[in-house]
Amino acid sequence: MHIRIGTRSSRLAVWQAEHIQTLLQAGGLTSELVLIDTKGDKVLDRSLSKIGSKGVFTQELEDQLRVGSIDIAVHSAKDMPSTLPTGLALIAFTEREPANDVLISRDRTLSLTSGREFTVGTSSTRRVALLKHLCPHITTVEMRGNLQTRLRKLDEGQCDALLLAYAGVHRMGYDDLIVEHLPVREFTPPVGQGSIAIEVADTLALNKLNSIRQLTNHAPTEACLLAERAFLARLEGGCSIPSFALAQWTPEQTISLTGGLVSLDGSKIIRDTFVGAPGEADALGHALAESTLERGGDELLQQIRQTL
Ligand SMILES: NCc1[nH]cc(CCC(=O)O)c1CC(=O)O
Repeated sequence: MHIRIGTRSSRLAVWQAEHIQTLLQAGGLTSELVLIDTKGDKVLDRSLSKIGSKGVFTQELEDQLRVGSIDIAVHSAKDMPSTLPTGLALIAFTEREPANDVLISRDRTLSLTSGREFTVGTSSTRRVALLKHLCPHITTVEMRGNLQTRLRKLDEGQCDALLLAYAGVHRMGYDDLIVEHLPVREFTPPVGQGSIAIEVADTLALNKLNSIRQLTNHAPTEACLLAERAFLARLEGGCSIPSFALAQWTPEQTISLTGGLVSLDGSKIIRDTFVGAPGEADALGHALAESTLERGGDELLQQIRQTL
């Protein structure tokens, strides 16, 4: 069986696609990479919230899935909208890396908790809002582009540090630039961070789908991501909304889902934790979303949508 794998052409995207290739190869499947550029890769002079978050990193890949020129598309799970266009589905989630964010800098003495003032480059509304909430002494600088571009901007002095997902930094081999790991309890990651998702069109042959899923899907991660994505779907939020959620397995084999919303100026944060059985991941995500909306999230979302 031969699988055509569609991927964006950034180094991180290619690393992730090659990781999927390795998993498929272990099961005797051959594969090839098809590199496809998306709007999110091409338009670098505007923030994601202004381009419109829906599908900016996925649309072109989905077009190829539909016409069958690729079998699967590989994405960072966190780049995937909570609801996919009709005819498309996520069929597998790889085992998650640690989901936390990290502070990256050439200056090893920097720390967000030290109270010292410095600038942090990020383009994520969640990271900006959480920094305002937790570290009001920090100034943020708008910073888009792939990991390599951001590191170059850091070295050019456009900011003192970057805030990035550990998973991406680790995959690119930049671990030695990590000066601080942020605790997920306070600096909760966005839905899906750290896992790689496989997307297919419903026209894909079932035997192919089953083989791919069997070789790449990690069941505990999948249950966690289903809970997180159900939360996001109920909030009708894409990655431009400063929402956050992380589901974790407990020693009792249940899922603990923590998440919520933060206002853009960081003045207000809503956060809650729900625990449930892995088979009830969907209901868990909905319960967290309902409680978030009831406790002021509804109003907060309206404010956020007006501002963005
Ligand atoms: N927004 C881009 C993006 N999409 C996925 C990752 C990291 C890898 C992952 O979360 O799996 C990153 C970079 C970052 O936010 O630091």
